[in-house]
Amino acid sequence: MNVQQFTVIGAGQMGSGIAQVAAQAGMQVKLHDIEDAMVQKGLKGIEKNLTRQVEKGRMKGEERDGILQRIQGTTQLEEAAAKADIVVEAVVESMAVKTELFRRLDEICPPHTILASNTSSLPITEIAAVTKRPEQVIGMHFMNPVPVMKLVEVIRGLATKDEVYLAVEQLARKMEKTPVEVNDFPGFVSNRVLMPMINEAIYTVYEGVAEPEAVDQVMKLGMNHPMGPLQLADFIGLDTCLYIMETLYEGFGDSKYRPCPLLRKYVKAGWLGKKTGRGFYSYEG
Ligand SMILES: CC(=O)CC(=O)SCCNC(=O)CCNC(=O)[C@H](O)C(C)(C)COP(=O)(O)OP(=O)(O)OC[C@H]1O[C@@H](n2cnc3c(N)ncnc32)[C@H](O)[C@@H]1OP(=O)(O)O
Ligand SMILES: NC(=O)C1=CN([C@@H]2O[C@H](COP(=O)(O)OP(=O)(O)OC[C@H]3O[C@@H](n4cnc5c(N)ncnc54)[C@H](OP(=O)(O)O)[C@@H]3O)[C@@H](O)[C@H]2O)C=CC1
Repeated sequence: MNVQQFTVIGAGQMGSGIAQVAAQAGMQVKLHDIEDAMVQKGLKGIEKNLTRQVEKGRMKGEERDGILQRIQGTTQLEEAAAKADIVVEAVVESMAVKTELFRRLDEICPPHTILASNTSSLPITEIAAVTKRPEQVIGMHFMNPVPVMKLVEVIRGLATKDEVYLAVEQLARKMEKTPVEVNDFPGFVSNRVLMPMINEAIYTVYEGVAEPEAVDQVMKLGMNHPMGPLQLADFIGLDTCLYIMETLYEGFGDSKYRPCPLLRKYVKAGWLGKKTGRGFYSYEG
């Protein structure tokens, strides 16, 4: 597939990272969010990342400027999607929000457009079912931080056509990522394995087994994880962690996936981790 225009919906931490790597791969990118403030924040984050590369002597200033020129921010969904060859959705991890968005994208986009979701855990088949093109809907799950992490989990829905899978696999390689194929089950592979570990780490704090710093030190020094599970939870976003645990809990109907009450409490308090300045750690100031 020759992608001329790559559209990203949602300019949060994942959407902005996906827009950056798509533009670095030479594609024209539209970055959409409902709030202009979020679009501007996303664009600023991309500029900061690229400027760091220039300062480190890994990229020329003109190259950075070229990448930035290829990314256009917008709050108009029609403008973002009307000429897209592929749309990658990276909005909040909510089935209701994603299905409403896919319904609209299906109406706006040309017939050839592939509709991909960066969902962490939600069933691709269910998202695809609200469109008239379920064979062109697929999961393209990037990891955070997108410019650094090599993996893209590629998830086939029940109806996804082979040629769509192959096009997305090729696109991931063009973006200098390594695609890994998985089937459509709650949490796929990445979050079915990662998130119960994070949830269990939260239980150890909830039950008073250890302080967050101690839990993280155990996993960093003892298991060589680059970040401890609580630092990682703050980095991912505690709202996203809770949504993923709920998807696993509901999807498998197994009590081993019940979200820790402390995780619920923090999310209710608005302590969503790094993005709101407070989670298991404080990021203010
Ligand atoms: C929830 C889901 O659905 C799926 C997920 O994504 S789960 C989360 C998956 N991600 C992880 O597990 C990340 C675990 N953490 C790590 O790998 C590392 O801590 C890290 C790569 C984030 C940072 O690495 P570090 O060595 O601790 O810090 P640091 O030296 O500052 O950064 C290493 C490099 O990453 C870059 N980097 C760090 N954070 C970045 C960000 N947010 N955006 C862009 N680049 C970033 C730095 O610029 C640096 O680049 P260079 O080596 O080229 O200079
Ligand atoms: N965080 C992570 O580590 C990872 C997350 N993911 C997945 O990526 C997706 C996004 O996560 P993340 O980037 O962390 O979340 P963020 O909260 O950082 O960003 C989500 C963005 O989407 C915007 N948004 C919400 N609804 C809409 C809509 N209908 N149309 C356009 N924009 C909308 C939000 O705006 P506003 O704030 O105004 O609501 C916000 O700017 C989720 O599905 C998540 O599960 C996947 C891999 C890793």
